[in-house]
Amino acid sequence: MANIIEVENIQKEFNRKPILKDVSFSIKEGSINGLLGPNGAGKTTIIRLLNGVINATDGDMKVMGLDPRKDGDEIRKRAGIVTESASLYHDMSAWDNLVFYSKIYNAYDPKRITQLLEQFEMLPFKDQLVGLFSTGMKKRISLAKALLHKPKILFLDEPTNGLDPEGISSVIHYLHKVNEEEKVTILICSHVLHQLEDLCDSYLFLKEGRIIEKGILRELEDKYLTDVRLLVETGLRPQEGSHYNGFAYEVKGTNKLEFLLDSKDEIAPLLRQILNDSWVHSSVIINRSLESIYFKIGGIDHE
Ligand SMILES: Nc1ncnc2c1ncn2[C@@H]1O[C@H](COP(=O)(O)OP(=O)(O)OP(=O)(O)O)[C@@H](O)[C@H]1O
Repeated sequence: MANIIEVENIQKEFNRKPILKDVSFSIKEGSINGLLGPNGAGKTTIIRLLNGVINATDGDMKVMGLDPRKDGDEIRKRAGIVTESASLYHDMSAWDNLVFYSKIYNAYDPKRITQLLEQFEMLPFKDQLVGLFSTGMKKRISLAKALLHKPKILFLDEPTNGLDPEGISSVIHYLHKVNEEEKVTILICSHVLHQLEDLCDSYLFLKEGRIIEKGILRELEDKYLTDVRLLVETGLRPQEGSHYNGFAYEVKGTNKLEFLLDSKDEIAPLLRQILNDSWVHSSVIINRSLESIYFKIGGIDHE
């Protein structure tokens, strides 16, 4: 897969204050990428630079082979953006909003609007006022709006903010769908890590204006999560203090033991041993989350 975005040694200052420091990364065409970092890390600034809305102080960028410094207009024509402020007209219907924006993008096509409304399961609500929609429905219309002109890249700034868990999983479902059906490359900024765990192919971790780590989840897990915490639901009642056949554990409530293992290789022998002595209803690794990795990378132990 070719790179659709290439960023090399970007510096950005605002009022002589360095905000982005030597930022380099690349993004593969057709992939879903998470740009993760706390508030103020510089995520939105990166999106604005990539779209040519602001210029870098130093460094080079290529977006779809174009230079955002010179070709911002062309990049914005070929990219879709969803920001936190949905900028939909509340006193207009979903249909009229999409017609209005498609005319602005010079991409008016009623078939495309119908197709997007169908894709986001909003066709039955097309004539209702956007102001009456739930936050989740508004997000779906914002996504449809950003896709009207069939962009090659979709930039999403905190797409799940303000949504309840159901709304979050529905947005994630639609993003998977859009990525597959429209072959659009996606870059999502977020500070809420666990929501992106099942969505992204690769991650960029940004802290105080620097990329402190990048990669796919499996590589990052192998690098940062050396120990494994395994929560086992079992009838086992070990007699010996804090070890069971050499495996360290803690009691975590009725029928729940948390084992601390040196590696995943120890899981099978441990479970075999327990099954010899008792029943097992479930076992789950509890520290292999994006959040755990993030805290390890940032050097902060949250456990
Ligand atoms: N136009 C501007 N002028 C001056 N400072 C700015 C400007 N835009 C952003 N900043 C500063 O740059 C830093 C990074 O901001 P940015 O919005 O990129 O962070 P972020 O990671 O997107 O944060 P959040 O999660 O809060 O949206 C912040 O300290 C912010 O105050």
